[in-house]
Parts: sequence; structure tokens; C-alpha cells
Amino acid sequence: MAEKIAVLGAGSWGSILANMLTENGHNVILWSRNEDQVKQLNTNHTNPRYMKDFVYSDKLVATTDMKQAVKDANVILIVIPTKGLREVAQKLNNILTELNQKPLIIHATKGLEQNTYKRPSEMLSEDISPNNREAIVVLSGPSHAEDVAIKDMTAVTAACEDLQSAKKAQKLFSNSYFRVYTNDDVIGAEFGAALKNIIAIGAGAIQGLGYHDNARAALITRGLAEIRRLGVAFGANPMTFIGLSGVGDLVVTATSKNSRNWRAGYQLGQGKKLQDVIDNMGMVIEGVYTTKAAYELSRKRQVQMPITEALYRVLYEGEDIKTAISQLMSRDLTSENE
Ligand SMILES: NC(=O)C1=CN([C@@H]2O[C@H](COP(=O)(O)OP(=O)(O)OC[C@H]3O[C@@H](n4cnc5c(N)ncnc54)[C@H](OP(=O)(O)O)[C@@H]3O)[C@@H](O)[C@H]2O)C=CC1
Ligand SMILES: O=C(CO)COP(=O)(O)O
Repeated sequence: MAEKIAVLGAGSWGSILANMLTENGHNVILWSRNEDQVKQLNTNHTNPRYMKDFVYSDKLVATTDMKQAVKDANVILIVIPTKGLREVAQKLNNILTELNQKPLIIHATKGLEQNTYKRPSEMLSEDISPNNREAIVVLSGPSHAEDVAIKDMTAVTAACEDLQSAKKAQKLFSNSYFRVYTNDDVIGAEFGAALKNIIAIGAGAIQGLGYHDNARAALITRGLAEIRRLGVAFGANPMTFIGLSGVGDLVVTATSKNSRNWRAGYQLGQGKKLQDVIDNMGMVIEGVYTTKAAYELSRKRQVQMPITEALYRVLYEGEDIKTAISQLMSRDLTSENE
């Protein structure tokens, strides 16, 4: 059944998901705060800043008017970086109150909030009143926008404690090249999504420094161990970390040049300054901010995250990456399962 869907956020992922949902037969309005971008999307069907050379469906409509996008929508998909999520959620909440609507909320944000360490669904549940939402579903997994744009095979997870809502999201997105599984473990899905970006920066950095396959495999595997450790400390199901939103997303992000986090790490490994890397990316590098949040959270909770800690020192205390690696390799020898 065709649904009216509002997509909030027209960056690489929001715009490509909006395009896919349009091609899935839904009636989609894409909201962006940027007037030039909306003009380009509606006239040339392009979004050059975020998806160079991609041509969007001519059925996809864009607007800067959030109320117009949201009016009568029974599904709202939010694809905004963690940093801007509350601002957009609060605006959305006011509009939903005014329109007296109670849509299904789906989000695809991957990060943890600075200082509060909250997951995106926690932020959304605080800022969008229960009167204004049906449920909150997390859409996560190994899914670079660039691959979905060319209809490469992709599998992701729709996570929600309410499985009926997860199944509704599963139906909306699934098609011949995009396969959606369900999961009821929101905590695990969101920790996996946020924390893999830290390891992806590390993986890029060691490759930028000239390390090879063994080093990358070690980093990914031990990275997964500390992702799981933190997630489980907050109640996640350990099984989720061997699923799509866990190891799946970790592998795609830590091994792909399409990953902004991997690319940022690679440039750091080659000696570039963090601020220059951020300024030149032109898109969000969530892992830079998640490293700080996860480092602080792990210390508060007394969960060991040596790779996250090493990356924190590199990003926030100016430690040389080679020093951080040598410190990681010379830690007390331990069991793999601790
Ligand atoms: N790219 C990908 O392949 C994937 C990304 N994700 C996740 O999705 C989220 C969004 O990523 P992505 O689309 O890639 O990011 P981009 O950097 O490509 O785009 C971000 C979009 O969000 C908008 N935005 C940022 N802050 C605000 C704000 N305060 N108010 C309104 N709009 C805002 C930007 O608008 P403006 O242009 O005006 O700044 C832009 O349209 C991230 O958490 C990311 O980790 C998840 C899976 C895949
Ligand atoms: O989450 C992603 C793929 O699943 C996108 O990762 P990057 O933000 O590193 O590009």
C-alpha cells in the first residue's frame, strides 16, 4: 500500500532513501533547510553537494517547508546527523502537535549525543511527545548511500521493541535489491551503528599509515569486542552485534572508501590535521564526535574500550597515531574473551 512519507534531511543518505521510497511507489516529500538544494532537486532532480552525478526520480518532491512535508504523512523518516537531531525533532514535534498527527517515526541516525551520551531513539522519545508518534523504529545496517544509489544488493535491520512497527518499516523499504530484516533490540542496533564509526576511523588511519590486512582484521575484530562490551553493559542483546547493525555495518564502514569515517581516518594516517579533514569532507563524520561520547561513557561505566580510548587521545589530545598504536600493542597480554 502506498503511504505518504516525509523524509527530513536531504544529505547523502536521506536523499537516497527518499528516492528509493519514491521508486517503491510511496508518495514522498523530502525536507531540507537549504533553498538552493530544494530548487535543484525539484528542477534538475540533482543534489550535487551530496550525491554528485546522481539523478533522482522526477516523482520525488522537495520542500523547505517542514509543515508541508509532514502534513498527512503517516510515516516520518528522520536522517539528520546526531548533532542536529534535537533541533529537527523539536520543530517536528511542534508541527505534529499543531496538525494533530501521530505518525510512525523511523530514524537512520548513527551516533551518541555529546555530554548526555543518549542514543538517537532516546533523544527522539524525549523531544517528540508520545501523543505525536506511533513508535520509533531504527533503520540501520551496512548501507552506503552510493551503493543503494546504484541499486547494489543491500541488507539492513529495522529495530523496534514493537515488532509490528518494525515489520511496517520492513515492508516500506524492502524491494528487489534492498532487503530489510527486523530486530527488537533497539539498544544493540543503535550502539552498533554509533560505535562502528570509531573503529572505521581507526581502520582508515592504519591503512593511511601503510599497515595491511592482518592489522585491519585485528582492529575490526577487537573493535567489535569493545562495541559489544559497551552495548551489553547497557542491556543490548549480544547477538545483535553479529548481525547487520553490528559486524555488518562495522565491516562495510571499516573497509570502504565510500565511508566518510574511513576516509577521515585514512587522511589522518597520512598526516593531515583533524580540522582540515573535517573542513574538506563537506559531509558529517559522525565517528569524530562519537569517539568523545563513547570514551567518556565507557569511563563512567568502567567498560574497557582500548581502541576508542587510543583514538580519543589521537583526536582530542593530539597524540601521534603511531604512539597510540604502540601503546595498544604493548598493553598487558590478556584473554580474547575478557
Ligand atoms: N551516508 C550514508 O551512506 C549513511 C549515513 N547514515 C547516517 O545518517 C545520518 C545522516 O547522514 P548523511 O545523510 O550521510 O549526512 P550528510 O552530511 O550527507 O547530510 C546531512 C544532512 O542533514 C542536514 N542537517 C544537518 N543538521 C541539520 C539541522 N540542524 N537542521 C536541519 N538539517 C540539518 C544537512 O543539511 P545542510 O546541507 O543544510 O547542512 C544535510 O541535508 C548520519 O547519522 C549518518 O551516520 C546512515 C547510513 C548510511
Ligand atoms: O553508516 C554508513 C554505512 O552503513 C555510512 O558510513 P560513513 O558515515 O562512514 O560514510
